[in-house]
Amino acid sequence: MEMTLIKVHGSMNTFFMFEGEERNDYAQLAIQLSAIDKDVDGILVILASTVAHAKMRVFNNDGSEASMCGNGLRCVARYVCERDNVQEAIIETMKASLRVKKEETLNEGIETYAVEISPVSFSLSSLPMNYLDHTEWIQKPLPFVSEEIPFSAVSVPNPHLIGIVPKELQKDTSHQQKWAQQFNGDNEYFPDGVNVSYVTPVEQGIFVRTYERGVGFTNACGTAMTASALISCMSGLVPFGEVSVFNPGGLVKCSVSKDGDIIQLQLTGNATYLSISKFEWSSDLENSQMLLTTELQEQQRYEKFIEEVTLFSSQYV
Ligand SMILES: N[C@@H](CCC[C@H](N)C(=O)O)C(=O)O
Repeated sequence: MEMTLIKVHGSMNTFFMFEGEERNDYAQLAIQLSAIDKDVDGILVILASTVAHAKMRVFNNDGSEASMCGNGLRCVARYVCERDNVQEAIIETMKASLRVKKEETLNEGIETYAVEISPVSFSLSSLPMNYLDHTEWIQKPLPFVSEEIPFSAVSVPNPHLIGIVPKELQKDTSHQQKWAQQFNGDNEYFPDGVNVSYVTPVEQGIFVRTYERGVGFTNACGTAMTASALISCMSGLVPFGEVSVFNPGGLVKCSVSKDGDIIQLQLTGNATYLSISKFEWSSDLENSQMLLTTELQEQQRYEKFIEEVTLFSSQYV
């Protein structure tokens, strides 16, 4: 079957995106495409929806399907807004229909979109996370990991474990890698795995590095950055409102508000198109191939932006 794939990124979290129909073999396609192109972290499938402008499904590069993807949703938002010639849209995802909109550019020539991140839950059953008879885990060390790092567990709605760490543990990624690999293998605490982020305050906001479930270390994870901004506000690291979140792939802005139990989160950042390819998809990898790829010119402008913003985070990249 011949398909048109757009290679896209949000904060250098990179995907193949395409319009498709409901099928049950997209997991296999995600595995194939990440074997063909090692840069990609997964695939974004844009489907027709009966309740929204479109529906998004996201598959990690190991083939697992995730309930949400913040960086990916910005790229889908751009596709749908341009396709339907609208400035705002609703996109159905696995657990919620979310508002997305075109935003003022983060930097000259960078397509910028804002997406709602919801629903948010601190209930351990929503991740799921099993730890003795606890029902929530917010800003407390997990004794089996470290007595010093305060960790929080939150779903948005995909599962996140967030630790606020000193500079040393941000620079040397081996501690994060060890625990993230453990929690994403056969383990008693996270039966479905978990995205693990380490957060450190920087001059103008926070820096977040994420080990993603189903992928490994990525340049950025949009839901993780938004969840990290929430935890950073709740712990007093930064004020509520708009938080600048630096990551190895660039910078996003997360807006965070909390009124009692009512939490509102929005993620704003780039939605960059890298190339468009014709792809022949067959059920076996040997017969699947990229037929023709046309490179686009947007990445140069994104790289210029990164050069400027990473001044605040270069020590960790
Ligand atoms: N990169 C994404 C999240 C993708 C899914 C995640 N790995 C999971 O399995 O939950 C983002 O930008 O949010």
